[in-house]
Amino acid sequence: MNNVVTEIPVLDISTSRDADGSFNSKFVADLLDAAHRVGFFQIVGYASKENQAQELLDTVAQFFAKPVDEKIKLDNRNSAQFRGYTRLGTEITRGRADSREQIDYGPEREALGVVPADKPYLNLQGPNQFPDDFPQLREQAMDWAALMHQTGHELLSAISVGLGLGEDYFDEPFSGAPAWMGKLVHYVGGGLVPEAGNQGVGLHADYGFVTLLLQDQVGGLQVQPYGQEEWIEVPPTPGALVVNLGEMLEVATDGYLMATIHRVIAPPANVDRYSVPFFYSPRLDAVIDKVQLPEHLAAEARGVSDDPQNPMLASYGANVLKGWLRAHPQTAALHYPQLVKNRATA
Ligand SMILES: O=C(O)CCC(=O)C(=O)O
Ligand SMILES: [Fe+2]
Repeated sequence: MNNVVTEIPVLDISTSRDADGSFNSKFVADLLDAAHRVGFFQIVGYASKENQAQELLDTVAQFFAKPVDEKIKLDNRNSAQFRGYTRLGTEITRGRADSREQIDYGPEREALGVVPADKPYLNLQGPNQFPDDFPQLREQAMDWAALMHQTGHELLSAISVGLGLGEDYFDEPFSGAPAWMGKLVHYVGGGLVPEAGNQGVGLHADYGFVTLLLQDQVGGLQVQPYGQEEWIEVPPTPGALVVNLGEMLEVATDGYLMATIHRVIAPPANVDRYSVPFFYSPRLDAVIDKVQLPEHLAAEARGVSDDPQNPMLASYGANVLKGWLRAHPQTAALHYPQLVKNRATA
């Protein structure tokens, strides 16, 4: 009984709770259905300030319009946290260059200095790189992250209730120093990155729990729901956020929820696409145990994806470091030479 999914559901998160503060049962049921069947949905009705999303996209576009000499001052090769600017064509997905440049950022914290050899991912804690002479980028990106963090928490709480768990079930791994990640992304088309072909970003799953993505009106994001060949478009929808689930939820639910595969097709020549993904993620040292699902849900668990190119790890820090090392080989070689060597010989 494998019905082909052809549409991405849309949910109104302003209806998530009843007047007494408890979760609304229809919202939770719709959310769980979208999360299980598709692993992707859009939400409207989230609590942004007026024009906040458009202002952020405009600011991101203004930043990327600066000369490369300016942007490269924030070079992520100078960051053991993979924070800062990645030049066009240097990020790699599935062995191929992507047609995008970006700024990666996260919680602004001091780097830890010496970390235990068996926990190299603790090096991912550290400072951001934003331009001091264009302060609105940092301000708007950090404000956006705070809003997405709240929204991600609300969604994960509702998902927990849908799974028959307490609303605060996943709060512990997010307590203390949760390691959320944000990206400011600019896609280019028209063969500006010849080796990328039409790959905006290659097919992949996200690493954390819940991804909340702001996309502009250009389009190109495509999704491949579990067990189907067909790719479906996520239509740009004014006022909406795209939400998808990451590998931590797939591991925790034994594949009742899946980290759905997605990709972006590069825009046509002379068209720029901007997006701002936010990855709602736990502490770097969090290890996510499998949850005890109610029987009727456990019966529909599909197991964890068994992709030799992408083993899924229950340690969040190990899982996310695996991704960084693969996607940013130059930064990896500079800051994690031993791990790069071990991966090559593994
Ligand atoms: O830009 C997009 O639409 C999606 C980006 C994405 O999937 C990612 O960065 O993980
Ligand atoms: Fe993604």
